[in-house]
Amino acid sequence: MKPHKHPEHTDNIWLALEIGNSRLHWALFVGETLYSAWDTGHLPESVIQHLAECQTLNDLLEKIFPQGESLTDILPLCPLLVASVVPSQTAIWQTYPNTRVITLDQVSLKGVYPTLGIDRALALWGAGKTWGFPMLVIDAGTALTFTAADANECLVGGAILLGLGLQFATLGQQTGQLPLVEMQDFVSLPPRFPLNTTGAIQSGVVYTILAGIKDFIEAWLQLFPNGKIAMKGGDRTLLLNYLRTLYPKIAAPLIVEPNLIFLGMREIVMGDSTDEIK
Ligand SMILES: Nc1ncnc2c1ncn2[C@@H]1O[C@H](COP(=O)(O)OP(=O)(O)OP(=O)(O)O)[C@@H](O)[C@H]1O
Ligand SMILES: CC(C)(CO)[C@@H](O)C(=O)NCCC(=O)O
Ligand SMILES: [K+]
Repeated sequence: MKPHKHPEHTDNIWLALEIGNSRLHWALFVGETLYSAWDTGHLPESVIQHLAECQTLNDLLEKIFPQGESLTDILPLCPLLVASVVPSQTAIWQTYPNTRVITLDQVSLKGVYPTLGIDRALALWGAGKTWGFPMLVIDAGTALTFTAADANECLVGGAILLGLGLQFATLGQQTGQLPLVEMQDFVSLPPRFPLNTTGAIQSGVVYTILAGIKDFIEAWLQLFPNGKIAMKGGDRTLLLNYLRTLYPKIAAPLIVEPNLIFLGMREIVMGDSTDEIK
């Protein structure tokens, strides 16, 4: 995917990049407005090194999306905000001259611990600032995470487990005779007690993930009966569809928003009065 149209006002454009464990997530902002968001694979280091040579946003987008349409506007090199949970990637993106790396100390969330993932902090911050606290964020990404904050915008804590894709991959790769099950193999809820190996893997992974999500939501609502719940991540649509079928009451109040991290980044940029991006 790539940015699908060109912004008309180009003076306060900035790019946001979230470096996830599986891929890169991009957003193009015009001031406070999230204009367009898209995903790419991780780029080869050779390409990233050349980003430093870009003189305009046009150059930059052409490097990142060689097959993409080109922006005809000649723009000064726009700011790039980076949030990364892959330290080896963070370093190479800093070769781009106008990079600002968002770190945990820039997120006003209280009570964080030093090794908390910046993606978890930003998604929680973005969700809470947009829909209100208490907030629980469920990220159905490479890892499946639960991250919560109370009404005082203070981290409650959370949980981390293998995401859907990693569960299938791990079973396929770390065993002697289990096949690699692909996500695309199923669109509706799989049978619960299948009499074949692929079906058994699908059933085991899907029903235990759904039961786990249900259990965390119930525990959250016991702690915070008026607490909100937001969901993001590459597997959000699949899991939400399953949840709606299996546990409709649990699924009903969920806020689904793929761009929670970008909402969190925007809060930081716009709240920072000395920032040149404004
Ligand atoms: N086009 C796609 N490419 C890669 N993964 C996809 C795609 N569509 C859905 N997915 C699912 O998304 C999951 C990964 O989620 P996501 O892209 O949010 O993770 P990520 O890039 O590691 O980000 P994060 O580290 O923030 O979780 C995988 O389990 C995969 O099944
Ligand atoms: C859990 C992941 C991998 C999810 O992307 C990331 O947020 C991370 O690396 N976190 C560090 C550990 C923690 O959040 O406690
Ligand atoms: K690791």
